[in-house]
Amino acid sequence: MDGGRIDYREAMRDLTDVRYETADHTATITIDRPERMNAFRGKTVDELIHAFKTAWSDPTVGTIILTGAGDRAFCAGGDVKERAETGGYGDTEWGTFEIERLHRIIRDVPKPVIAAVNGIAIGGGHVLHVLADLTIAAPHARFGQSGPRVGSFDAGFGSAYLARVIGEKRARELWFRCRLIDAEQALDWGLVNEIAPDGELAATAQAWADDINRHSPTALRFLKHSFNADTDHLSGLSHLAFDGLDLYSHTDEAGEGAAAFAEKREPDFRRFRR
Ligand SMILES: CC(C)(COP(=O)(O)OP(=O)(O)OC[C@H]1O[C@@H](n2cnc3c(N)ncnc32)[C@H](O)[C@@H]1OP(=O)(O)O)[C@@H](O)C(=O)NCCC(=O)NCCSC(=O)CCC(=O)c1ccccc1C(=O)O
Repeated sequence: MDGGRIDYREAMRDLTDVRYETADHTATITIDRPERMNAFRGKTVDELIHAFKTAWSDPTVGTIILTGAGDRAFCAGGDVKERAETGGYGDTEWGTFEIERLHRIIRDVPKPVIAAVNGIAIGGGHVLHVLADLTIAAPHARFGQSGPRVGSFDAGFGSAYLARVIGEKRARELWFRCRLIDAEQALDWGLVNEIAPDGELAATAQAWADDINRHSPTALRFLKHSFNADTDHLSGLSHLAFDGLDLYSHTDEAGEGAAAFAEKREPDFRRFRR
């Protein structure tokens, strides 16, 4: 049996890193840190979780759009500068960095999630769009993983599920080479569903949401969870991967990646080769 409801409206009023808006039966969640290319810190992740949970429990919302502020970046992943300065992702509501919980909520929320990729989607930011049910890209959007360059990895959904979406060779290419691909190539690889006309990303994402919102929410809920069921075993792999990442993030090797980015130089990983 469901319990009572905690009122999150207070928390939703105090958002600093994320914007939450509803219109036309669609919740739009915008990562709002353009000065850091919408990179997320711990607080950003907390706020994204609140926003997704709010959309989940709002019966007037049928579809959720996730996007980034401005037109340079959708999300540049974890805040590497914060990590270089403090060794972590800053203060959080529960004292823990809840990125794995965010990944789960994007998959579990029983409403379609559309990533509207308005610029660069890289690192943990790229993983967010991969986990979304659908991706619409701006023509100038670019996509890729950067973990091995900056001392990070997502060896769970970010690699295994990515391989399911675009194929093993292409997923390995994105992770091993750490080079960005453009929107046309992403479309060709099946990494995005459509490239919106220039300047029409939000309208195109909303048009897709309007299509979805005309349909049976229960049918959509079953379909989403049915699509997920086949890859849900990757949750176990993700737990292991995040345990490993937690250990790795405290090593000199990971520190070299973050420090090199913050100092605007090439990382030198040679001394860590075994
Ligand atoms: C995004 C770039 C390719 C853009 O390049 P460019 O257009 O040349 O602009 P820049 O001048 O480089 O950047 C402009 C401005 O933004 C700042 N910035 C960019 N990205 C970040 C960032 N990630 N963190 C903080 N700040 C950022 C940049 O420093 C500039 O600021 P100035 O003050 O003007 O100098 C390029 O910027 C780039 O490659 N960025 C780094 C991308 C990256 O490597 N992201 C992190 C990947 S690792 C990650 O995301 C792991 C985090 C994570 O998700 C996680 C953590 C813990 C457990 C699990 C996970 C998990 O993976 O899920």
